Amino acid sequence: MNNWIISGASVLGGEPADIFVRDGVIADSAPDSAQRLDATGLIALPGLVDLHTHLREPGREDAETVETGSRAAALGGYTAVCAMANTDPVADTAGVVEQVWRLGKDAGLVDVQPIGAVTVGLAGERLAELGAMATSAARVRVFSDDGHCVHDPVLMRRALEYVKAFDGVIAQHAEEPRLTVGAQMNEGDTSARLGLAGWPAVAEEAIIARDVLLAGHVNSRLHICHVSTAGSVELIRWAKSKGWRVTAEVTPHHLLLTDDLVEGYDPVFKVNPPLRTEADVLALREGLRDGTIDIVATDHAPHTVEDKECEWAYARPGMVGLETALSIVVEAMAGTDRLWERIADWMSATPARIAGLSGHGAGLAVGEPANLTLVDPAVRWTPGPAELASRSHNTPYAGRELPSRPVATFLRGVPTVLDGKAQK
Ligand SMILES: NC(=O)N[C@@H](CC(=O)O)C(=O)O
Ligand SMILES: [Zn+2]
Ligand SMILES: [Zn+2]
Repeated sequence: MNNWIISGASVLGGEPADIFVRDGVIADSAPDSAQRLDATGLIALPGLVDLHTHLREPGREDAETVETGSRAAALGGYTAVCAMANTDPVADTAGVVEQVWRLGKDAGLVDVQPIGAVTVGLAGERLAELGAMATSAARVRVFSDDGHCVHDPVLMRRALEYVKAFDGVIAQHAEEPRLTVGAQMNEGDTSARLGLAGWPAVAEEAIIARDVLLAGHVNSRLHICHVSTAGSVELIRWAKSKGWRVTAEVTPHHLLLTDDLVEGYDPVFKVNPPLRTEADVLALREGLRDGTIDIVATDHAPHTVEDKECEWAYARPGMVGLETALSIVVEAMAGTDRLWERIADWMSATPARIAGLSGHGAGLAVGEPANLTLVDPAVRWTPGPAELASRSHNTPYAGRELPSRPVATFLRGVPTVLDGKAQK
């Protein structure tokens, strides 16, 4: 099953070539018995890697499971996802991260790498067992209280210091909680007009400023989740100019959507951090192009109909994103020089490096595991509930025509998606 000759694909958008897979590894030839796939007109990319996915298991299997989220990921071109820790129970012990890791293996559609919580129960009061999670079978390297900000500076400092022992990284959800009490959307002209409590840019920027200083001070690795403002991009640019070990992600939705979409009060547009302004969107795109922002991560945040399709103020924040991420990046970053090569960096090589995932993101070089996806660059498609494999349907792109789509994905040479269909 895992010997393949994939013919005529344009590798990273370059000249058409044949890709040979032998025993699940990229090779320079394949046995005669290998299966053939005509990939003429398709773009071959290394399998995508998502550093920020909410899979909801354990605890909210009605919104998503490791298996349904893995299927959505494979259909989106992913071969690895990092599962956020805000589950129920929280992934704050070796036991829970090993459970998630095993569920990922059982599903067998993508590599599921658990993220561990920074603090016990995400409560922000005392450090979780970071070392025990790091040495568990799940080999956790990324720690995050995502959904919550690690807002105590002393705890944040200790977490940054602690993870240095195993080259870990703290992924911060940058939100000063005192500045966002009751917040419903971006603070600005639209929130003033709608009379909704605002989530100001400074709530994000104040934490980023503090944390890049802390990371520099203790010489440790900080990753900033879902950067959403122009001011945040400036701060990260400054931190990098100092040589501090800071990386940052932007979501597809923050690269495309703006806060005026809130005017219809459709909670599908409610998300944390909130959709911002056109000026922020342009600064995020520029930050991604110039390398200030390292990667695109989905922040795939599935929610049930009960939690999402209600009054704006009561709706949970978050959007699903695994199956549309590549399309949205193609749309938002159109016009970028050598776009497919950049996408391979933003969505595969660099997130794999940040997360310490071996076997992913290494490109399509001979000797590497055959983790890859084939994208139809010319197709246009419209996501609808029936179209998406995620158990939740809170996509902001329903009914919107999108460019490009992965049509086949291989995990170590085994197809997880063929002809646009999940193989299990
Ligand atoms: N992004 C969101 O709006 N929601 C996320 C939490 C988070 O990423 O902060 C969730 O878990 O639903
Ligand atoms: Zn978050
Ligand atoms: Zn998140």
